[in-house]
Amino acid sequence: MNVVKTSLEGVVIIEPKLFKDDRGFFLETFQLKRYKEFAGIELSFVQDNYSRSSKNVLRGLHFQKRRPQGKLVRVVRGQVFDVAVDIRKESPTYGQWEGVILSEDNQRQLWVPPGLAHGFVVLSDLADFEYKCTDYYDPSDEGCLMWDDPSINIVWPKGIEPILSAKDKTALTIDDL
Ligand SMILES: Cc1cn([C@H]2C[C@H](O)[C@@H](COP(=O)(O)OP(=O)(O)O[C@H]3O[C@@H](C)C(=O)[C@@H](O)[C@H]3O)O2)c(=O)[nH]c1=O
Repeated sequence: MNVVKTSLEGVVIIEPKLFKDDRGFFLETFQLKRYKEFAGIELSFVQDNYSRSSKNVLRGLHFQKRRPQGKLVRVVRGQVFDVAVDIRKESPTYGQWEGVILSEDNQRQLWVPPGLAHGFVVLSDLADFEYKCTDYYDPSDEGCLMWDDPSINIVWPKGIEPILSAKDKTALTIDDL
């Protein structure tokens, strides 16, 4: 597998080794020892999530305040633009963002350590999104950062018309978090 550093401290893109043959392909989507050694993932995962979304659905940008979740995210079907925003106040890259295309074709994964906000927009007709979390979901602890906060200025793919949940429509700016 290949691990690519990003501009955000601790956020890495993981490119698992893909084995193709006449039948199709095979890959390991997580392996404790290797993901620890090469991607720096020291924490244990306690929850796996799976969501399906149609084109232009934008989920995020989400985080938990008291019990932040690290997330190892991937796309099983379709294509998304996946985004992490550094909202760790003590971080040298506070307020900065990183975006990456994750798709069934590139089989890339993004490791988003605890403390960042995370979200994605769907670029294909349908996207199946799967991720492992290092802490349990707690709706009372959840925070939402505005996907289009002007002070963060995420450059989303051109032409998207985001479909948001009611919760994500009332998200806060980074200054108001
Ligand atoms: C995230 C989550 C949701 N749910 C429930 C609550 C709600 O009724 C329904 C849909 O929840 P949401 O609208 O929050 O789902 P969604 O917008 O997909 O939330 C997710 O977005 C991405 C970007 C993330 O990074 C995730 O951590 C998570 O916040 O599923 C759980 O039961 N467990 C969970 O872990």
